Amino acid sequence: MGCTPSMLLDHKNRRRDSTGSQEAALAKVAPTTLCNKAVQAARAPRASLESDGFSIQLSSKKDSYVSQMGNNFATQLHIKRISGSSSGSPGARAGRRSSLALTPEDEPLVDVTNRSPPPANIPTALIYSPPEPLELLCVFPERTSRVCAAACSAVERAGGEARSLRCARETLDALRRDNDTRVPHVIVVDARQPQQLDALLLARAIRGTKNTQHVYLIAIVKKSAYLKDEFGVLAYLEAGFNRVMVETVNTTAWCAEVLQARSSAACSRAQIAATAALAAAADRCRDLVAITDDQQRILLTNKSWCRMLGWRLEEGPRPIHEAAGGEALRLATTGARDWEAPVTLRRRAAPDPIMLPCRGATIGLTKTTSHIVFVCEPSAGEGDRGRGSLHSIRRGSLDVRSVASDGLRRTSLAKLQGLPLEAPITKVISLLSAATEGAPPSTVACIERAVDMLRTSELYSPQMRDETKLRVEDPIATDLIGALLSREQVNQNLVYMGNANVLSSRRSSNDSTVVRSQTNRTNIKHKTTGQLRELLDTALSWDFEIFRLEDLTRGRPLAHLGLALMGGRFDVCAALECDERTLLHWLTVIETNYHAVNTYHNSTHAADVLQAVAYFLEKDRLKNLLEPVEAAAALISAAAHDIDHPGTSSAFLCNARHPLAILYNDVSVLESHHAALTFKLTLNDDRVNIFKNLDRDTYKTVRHHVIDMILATEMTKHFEHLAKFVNVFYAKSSGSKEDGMHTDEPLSLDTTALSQPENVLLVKRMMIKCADVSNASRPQKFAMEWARRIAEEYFLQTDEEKAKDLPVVMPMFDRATCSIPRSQIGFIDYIIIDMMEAWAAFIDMPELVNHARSNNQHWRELDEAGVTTLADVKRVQRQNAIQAPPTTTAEPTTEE
Ligand SMILES: Nc1ncnc2c1ncn2[C@@H]1O[C@@H]2COP(=O)(O)O[C@H]2[C@H]1O
Repeated sequence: MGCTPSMLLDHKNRRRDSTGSQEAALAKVAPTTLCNKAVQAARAPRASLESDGFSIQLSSKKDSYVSQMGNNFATQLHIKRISGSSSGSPGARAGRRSSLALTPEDEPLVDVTNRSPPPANIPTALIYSPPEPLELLCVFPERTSRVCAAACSAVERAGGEARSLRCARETLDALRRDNDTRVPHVIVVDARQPQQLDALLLARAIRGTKNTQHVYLIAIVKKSAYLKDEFGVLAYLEAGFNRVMVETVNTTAWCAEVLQARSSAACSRAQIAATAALAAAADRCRDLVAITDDQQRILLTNKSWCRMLGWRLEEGPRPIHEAAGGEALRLATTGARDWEAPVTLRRRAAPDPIMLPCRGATIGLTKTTSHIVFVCEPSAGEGDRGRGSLHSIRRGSLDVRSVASDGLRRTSLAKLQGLPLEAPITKVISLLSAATEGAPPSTVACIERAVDMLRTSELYSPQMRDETKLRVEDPIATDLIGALLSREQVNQNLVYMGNANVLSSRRSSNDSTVVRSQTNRTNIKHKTTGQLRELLDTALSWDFEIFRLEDLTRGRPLAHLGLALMGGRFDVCAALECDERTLLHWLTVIETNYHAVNTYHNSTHAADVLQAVAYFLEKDRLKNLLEPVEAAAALISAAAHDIDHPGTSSAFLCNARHPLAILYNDVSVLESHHAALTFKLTLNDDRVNIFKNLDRDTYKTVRHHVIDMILATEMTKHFEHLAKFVNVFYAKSSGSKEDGMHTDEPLSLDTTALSQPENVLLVKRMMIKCADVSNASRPQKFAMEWARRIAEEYFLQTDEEKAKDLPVVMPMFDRATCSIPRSQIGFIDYIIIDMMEAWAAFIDMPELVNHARSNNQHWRELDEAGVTTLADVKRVQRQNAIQAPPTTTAEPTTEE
């Protein structure tokens, strides 16, 4: 045959060692079966094998082979020519140099510094092995073995330490016991008497012990056994030995041997440490890193890769084309050493691939490629999933592709790191991401899902729960809830209506410049009849007769109730340092700017909301929480929160291209208008300016609170406000489901967060929100009348949309077909119950939920009884009124 077979054992199955370390994942392992096949195949001059995911290539061209093998360890093995005629070969020289059958021919004979030249693929700077005294462990069953004595004496001459043990058990015990402190450099095992010591078994056991990858393992065999089979060494190598040595008692030979062994062990130890350091660096970098073999099977990926593409760290080798494509892959196969090209990556959780810039390199110790490295850079809007804070801002805010030089990009980005841009949410994301370190895959997946959710800008905008069911079962409820919660109702493809003011005369003008200034009415005398006075005396009860007030005041309930509550019970005048006259003027102007023509959004609704807020403010939780000026701001917000409401929704105004929608860019159109007009009317005229005596700071505070509360009544943000409130005050509820709100367990209230002002803001928002839709939590007769009124207003909007050929925002709300009971059931089920439960527990007002539930039940009964239209509801109301004791309508009680 003439030449030594050269073998490349190529491991296809990347494995992790018992400690899960990544350097072990890089190691190539040749299992027994393959080794045996290798032995057989090696007898042929050239062969190639594939089995069990391993490939073995045998070639007759090379003198030595470099292999990575063993039980989860990586080391280099240099073998002298086993047979052959080339006397000039390095192996032949080594053969002459000592009596040892095998000599590590490439290694210096004396290397007392513990340093070996690193392989080309590991940077020299990383290879560091501190000088250590050589440690040898001999395992010889015979106590008086001369071979053992020679080895020990050689080590002592080299300034090292030698120990000897007699059996496998003692050896393994010692290794386990001394694992972190005294793992020897070299272990010599007597393999001459298999009946006394099974050397192969012991070698495997040693390799299965932690931290023994770098130990240099020598098997001592008899010369006769050694010469019997030219491939006999392979069984030892496969078991984990690095070296097979014929027995010798020559101390000099042993001295050379142990020094070389120590050098090799130190080199391998340093290389493993360096590889571990490089793997750790790859893991911590934000670029996506993948390393393949020359067949482009991915052997190693870093955490960024796994996070972004949805891979698991411990995944076995997979063809890279399963995850990647594009120019980068094409270049990887052309043999180029370095390249830069785009790569297309497929994410497991997302249908669309992403394209990233990729830098690649091929690595090879010899001319052949051993590894291909892909480094993909997450660009704008992608990646950095493991990091929060500035890292995500950095990636998200810059298009890295537009910056030509990598150096320039990194420098300019580095400046960003200094900016104080960290928001609480980014801190939370950072913390969560940090918690994935070393966490089990299921936890990592869970945390990553949470982080993905946190990264969206719509943090508090849950999708409608059980929406499909709702759609199927009740299109009316779907229509209503969809219209209330959705910001997507605007049809941008509308034909321009010509006249910007498309509102009907019913709604008059809503142009913000048109203000119904009623300051000429400022000398209103507020006289109350006995009935009105009596009624106002009950203004702080939950079954306050709001409609009676509407009647008694001839449609001007807000000024009367406002004066009674704001001027009386809550002494807003004292809080704002204004006189009662100014307050009365203010109330009058505000009330006048409500549209009496609206069936629902008129000043009676404002008075109703004011009454609810006043009622809530009387509850202990709020009484003790809010300053007088804050309570005043809450009452002001309630009174003014729907001022100048046109009786149609924001979506309608957007569709109609109304000036208010243009002014507010289709965003929070009505609420912005309500807040802005409130201040415009108030500040415009000193006689109504209830803020005129406030100092600058207090005014700013009150203004901030009023605007914030009015804006909070926007229903598209309903779940956002609710979720924030629940998360802050019910965060510890054990039964909370994913949305943080629905739980089968009772909510457990935790009000410790009230010490923070921003959380008090959540309370105020919740208060006005609940007041705004409290009609569904009022006693039945009130709830029914409000439901009739809002339905009528919805129907009018639909009529108008149809008449003006506008998109119909709530098509089901057609007076001819709509079921009012079913709309109420949907409204209570999907909007009211959850919110009222949260609020009722907070202020200790269970009747809020009780009324809502009993109203819901009542609507269900009416639905079953066939009640549908407005006329049906009115009929039921009349019947109920007949059964109820009559109420007398009072004479008008205010005069101008
Ligand atoms: N009983 C009800 N039935 C249906 N919708 C209601 C009811 N009460 C209030 N709403 C809606 O809830 C919205 C709350 O904000 P608005 O007052 O702007 O407009 C209100 C109505 O559109």
